[in-house]
Amino acid sequence: MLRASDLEFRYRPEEAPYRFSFEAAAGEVTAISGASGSGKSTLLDLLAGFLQPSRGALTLDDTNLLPLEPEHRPVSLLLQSDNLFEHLSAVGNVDLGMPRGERGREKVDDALAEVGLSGLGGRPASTLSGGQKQRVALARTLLRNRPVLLLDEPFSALDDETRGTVRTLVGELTNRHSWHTVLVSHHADDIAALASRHYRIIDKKLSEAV
Ligand SMILES: Nc1ncnc2c1ncn2[C@@H]1O[C@H](COP(=O)(O)OP(=O)(O)OP(=O)(O)O)[C@@H](O)[C@H]1O
Repeated sequence: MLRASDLEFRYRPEEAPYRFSFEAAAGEVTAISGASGSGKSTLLDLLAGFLQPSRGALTLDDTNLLPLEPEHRPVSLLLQSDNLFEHLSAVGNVDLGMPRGERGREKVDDALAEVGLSGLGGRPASTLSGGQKQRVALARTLLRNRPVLLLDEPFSALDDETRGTVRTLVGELTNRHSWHTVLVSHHADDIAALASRHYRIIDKKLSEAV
């Protein structure tokens, strides 16, 4: 279980703090929604370690995540777009996900096959469609093997059909690899299709939506 307990943060001393508490289970997608400016990116930045809370707790099972630098957190982040190095091939982008000693073409090809991109590994990322790029980023996440996946509006740049297939893939990978997937989305249909739990940010706190 990924668990935040009263994770407190403020950008300026004079403002009221965010105080985030929530749970995200393994193998499930947990959705976070909220109005523009309500603090969704702030929450993801706290989970990823780009921001440090002034108090509270953040644990993954028995591990305290707060002392860990972003690169040492068991966390991958997938944004709306710009997740890849455009000049590198799909294989090159996926390969970057693995620690140096463990790199290998066979693992990369397996990961690309799992996201439905067999045969496209040699293509420069700049020549791939939006949906294909998100699949490459998911293949890289597979090889990083980090159990927390943070998704910030990952389907927003995709057309409706592609959106559906990439969304289904995220659900399948989360389930198969027991990821704790945290999905920030404005879209009720994405949340309804994927999420087991849904929190809304209201007044700087998370409330579970029913
Ligand atoms: N570095 C910063 N310094 C000061 N205030 C900030 C900083 N980053 C964000 N904020 C403010 O904190 C609030 C929450 O911002 P955040 O980006 O987390 O919202 P959001 O819900 O992700 O918004 P959106 O849906 O528009 O992306 C906003 O009022 C924003 O202006």
